Amino acid sequence: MLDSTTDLKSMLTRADLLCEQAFLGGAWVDAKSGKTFDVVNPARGDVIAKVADLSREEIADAIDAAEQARHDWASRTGKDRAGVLRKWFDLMMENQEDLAMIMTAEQGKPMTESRGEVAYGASFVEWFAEEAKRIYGETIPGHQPNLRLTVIKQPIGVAAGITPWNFPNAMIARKVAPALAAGCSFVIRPPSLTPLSALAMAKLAEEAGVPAGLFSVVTTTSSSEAGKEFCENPLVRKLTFTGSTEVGRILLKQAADQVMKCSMELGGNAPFIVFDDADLDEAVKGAIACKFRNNGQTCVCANRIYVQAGVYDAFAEKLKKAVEDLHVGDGLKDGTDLGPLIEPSAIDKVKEHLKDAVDKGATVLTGGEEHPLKGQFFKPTIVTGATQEMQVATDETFGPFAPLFKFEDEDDVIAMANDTIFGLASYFYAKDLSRVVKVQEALEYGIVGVNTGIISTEVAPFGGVKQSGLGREGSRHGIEDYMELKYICTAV
Ligand SMILES: NC(=O)C1=CN([C@@H]2O[C@H](COP(=O)(O)OP(=O)(O)OC[C@H]3O[C@@H](n4cnc5c(N)ncnc54)[C@H](OP(=O)(O)O)[C@@H]3O)[C@@H](O)[C@H]2O)C=CC1
Ligand SMILES: O=C(O)[C@H](O)CS(=O)(=O)O
Repeated sequence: MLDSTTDLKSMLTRADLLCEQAFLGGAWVDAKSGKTFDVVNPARGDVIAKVADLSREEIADAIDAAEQARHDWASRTGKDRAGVLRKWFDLMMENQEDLAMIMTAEQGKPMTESRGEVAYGASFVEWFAEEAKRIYGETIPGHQPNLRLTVIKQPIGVAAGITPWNFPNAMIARKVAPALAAGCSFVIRPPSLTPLSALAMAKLAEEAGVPAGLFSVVTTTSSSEAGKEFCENPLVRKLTFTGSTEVGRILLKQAADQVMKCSMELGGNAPFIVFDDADLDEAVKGAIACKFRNNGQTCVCANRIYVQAGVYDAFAEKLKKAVEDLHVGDGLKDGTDLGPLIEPSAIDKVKEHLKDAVDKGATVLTGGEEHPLKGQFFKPTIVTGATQEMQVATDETFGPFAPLFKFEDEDDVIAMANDTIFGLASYFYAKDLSRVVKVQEALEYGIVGVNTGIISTEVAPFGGVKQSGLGREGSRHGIEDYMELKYICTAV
């Protein structure tokens, strides 16, 4: 059981991975003001660490250090940079259990998911280590006989990132790894709710030989000040953010003054469609994985479940049975499927969507109330009779609430699925080949899962269309955002 910092430390094989100082310019530092902030275990409500609360000036110091460090790093060969990243990957995997325990203690997700996330985060480091050696340019046939045209790719410079609490490791790895592979330096501001995973990753990056100043972790409670410094400091040339669309808009406006390159991985409102020719057991498995991973606190998780009329009742019954088998509890305990929600306001949002749905005619099939464990635990919930007029049709719940919408016709469900400002992930289950091709092309989303509820992998481009964001992370495309093209026209 976890009671205090000392207890978490005593559970780790490497207690030094539980860091409370910030990692700034290659040094582990307290805030100059001496201020700290509490990191709270959401399953128990106890303080597990007191982390340095840096000021805007200290964030500027980290940016200066990143500017100093980047030139030498960029001049090294891709193979050399790849070697350092590969070592970082190896260290993350060697320390997977400790990193997972730190993550569960600060974020609440079950240990099985935390182990999975550490491996997922590390996979981006491994992938981009390999890509560091493959930053190819191109030659273009000249438009005059004496001209030779070439295009080279160069690192953009200092990159800065802001990440959310729902994936405390992978969201950072997915940004930092391509940046370092490209030859950039990086300053990350992790969320104040879950800074410990970021600091543990920095400890291992340092051991892997990432040069001083190249990668800093600036912990602070003032996310808006960090955002302003990242956008207003002329040394920063690239901003990457994962979080809500609302904050993404603020950052894009702030970044406009410096015409800074931005990547935004923002909110979703994923439709999950079950057609009448679907394998219902597979669809239920997919819905459980997709809706309840991380307790529904995932921007690619199913927010609206559309089921065709002919299979609606059968699907609802099977889903109910599967949901009632999910075990809610402390993520550090064996057998837990769903941990706590991240903070009290997250419970409020689930309750708000539930009340709105019931007020507008939905029926609770299972759950629908706080879990007997109280605190930030909520029973996984299904409602039937959901409609497009309900709040959940337009707004991401980010919690364990599964609304079932009934539909009759393929064109209608495509129209309903696309009727949103968001366009991150979408899913559907069907067997008929022409239906599969038609629907996958008609869904206005950056990602479509066909007969699967899990689409995340380092080898594929992750990102959204419409107000779900800009740019792609992972895959061979993920490194492009950290580089500039230079066209060279040589007369001979
Ligand atoms: N795409 C995704 O993966 C995510 C989507 N969301 C969506 O957003 C909703 C709200 O979640 P929430 O965590 O509040 O998301 P936010 O967008 O508010 O937070 C994400 C990150 O941005 C930081 N942040 C907040 N305000 C600013 C600002 N003005 N300038 C710079 N950084 C800022 C936060 O820091 P701090 O919290 O320390 O202030 C956090 O690190 C969720 O319910 C979900 O719908 C949320 C998280 C991830
Ligand atoms: O990689 C993932 O699965 C997601 O990025 C997690 S989230 O950003 O969709 O929440």
